[in-house]
Amino acid sequence: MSAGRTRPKHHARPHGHLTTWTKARKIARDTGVAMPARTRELPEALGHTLAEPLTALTDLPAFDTSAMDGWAVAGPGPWTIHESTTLAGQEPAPLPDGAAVGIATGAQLPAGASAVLRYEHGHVDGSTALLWELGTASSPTPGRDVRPRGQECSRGEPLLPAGSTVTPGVLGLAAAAGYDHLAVHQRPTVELLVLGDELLDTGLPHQGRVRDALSPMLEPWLRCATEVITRRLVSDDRDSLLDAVRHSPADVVITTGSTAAGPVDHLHAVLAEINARLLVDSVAVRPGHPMLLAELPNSADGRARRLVGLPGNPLAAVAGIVTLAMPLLERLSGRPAIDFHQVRGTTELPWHSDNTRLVPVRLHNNTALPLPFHGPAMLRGLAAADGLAVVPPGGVLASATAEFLPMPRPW
Ligand SMILES: Nc1nc2c(c(=O)[nH]1)N[C@H]1C(S)=C(S)[C@@H](COP(=O)(O)OP(=O)(O)OC[C@H]3O[C@@H](n4cnc5c(N)ncnc54)[C@H](O)[C@@H]3O)O[C@H]1N2
Ligand code: MOO
Repeated sequence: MSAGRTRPKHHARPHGHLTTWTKARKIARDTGVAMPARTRELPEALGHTLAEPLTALTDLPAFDTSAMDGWAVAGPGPWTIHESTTLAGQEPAPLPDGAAVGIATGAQLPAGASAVLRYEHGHVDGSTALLWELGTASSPTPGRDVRPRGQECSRGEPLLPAGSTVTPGVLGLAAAAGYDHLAVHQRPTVELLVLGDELLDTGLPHQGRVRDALSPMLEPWLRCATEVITRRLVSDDRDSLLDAVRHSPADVVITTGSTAAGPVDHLHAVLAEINARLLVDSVAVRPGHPMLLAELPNSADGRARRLVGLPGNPLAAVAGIVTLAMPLLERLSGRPAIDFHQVRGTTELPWHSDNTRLVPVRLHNNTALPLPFHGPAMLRGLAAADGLAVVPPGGVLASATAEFLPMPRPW
């Protein structure tokens, strides 16, 4: 709604049928299929989802490798010392029985070497130029301080299943295992339409106008599961919204505000006018119950398009992100559904008699501390939170657990 409104009358709109929170998430996830796979260079694959299992292209290590700085030794000691030192990145000459050669951590073990003697465990007798092991008469057992070829994996071995998110760790493993490119699912394009003539992009609230708190928060979250994200401020008139929704090229349009029945809440009327199909129209969740999900008519080039309508109250919009937007975006980008883990409240978690409550909580030792300032228009609790506790209708007993929903993260 905007400040200085001239239209006094609210148009009455009966609420749609309330969908339960669990069902709403399922509908959002089930409304799409994973987008096709594309090959991307390693850095560009970050945050995407593997479209194929990651299979080792090589043994790891690819050759027997020294795990320590010291000498590669062949057979029992003492050993005659060879002049040279084998460094990482060099192909070493074979080592005859009874000989030792200096070796660096990570260097390929010479053929014939049976173990590595660490520098601190060896002593070179200056008069005989023989290498002895310090403190014990016995020689290092074969294989000591050697990383044998294939210790971590053999060529062809599956390392990660399809559907894994490409994290920095996955990029490192893929590079070690010989990959230059990865096959990952394409991610959907998103357009964020921010509605409300009362919104300011900078400065202090004044004369009934407030700062846009949603764009700075939603854009980074949406980027976690999307390819391109554009943002537009749309003024509170029906035709502007109609035009923006009708012509958006994005796979997923996300609107903020205008979900309720206020004088300038045109979203339902616009969706009806373009023959959108409402899949979810209000959810039994607090905050955020006016959230909605719709299938839009296909784009001009035949692509399916969806719209998620987030309520304008900021914490209610966050509820819409975790309930409808993320399950849809995760499905389209090929990510598996997130696994909830259970947390116990340190005190009674706030609850609602008929609706699921989403409560900002901070976690400590797997217990959830509900944070104050969790009203629908407030962000103070959320900003200090690790995520949201999902409190079912009627609440949970003090001794029982509730599901914990982490906030979206890039990987
Ligand atoms: N008669 C009724 N009124 C309302 C109901 C209802 O059931 N009956 N539901 C309430 C609930 S719950 C919510 S949530 C809001 C949803 O409202 P809208 O989605 O139509 O959003 P607006 O009216 O445009 O704005 C609501 C509120 O949020 C502020 N807002 C909007 N966008 C932003 C933004 N980007 N950054 C910061 N704040 C934003 C806006 O200024 C309003 O204060 O409706 C209730 N009313
Ligand atoms: O969705 Mo509303 O109050 O529950 O902000």
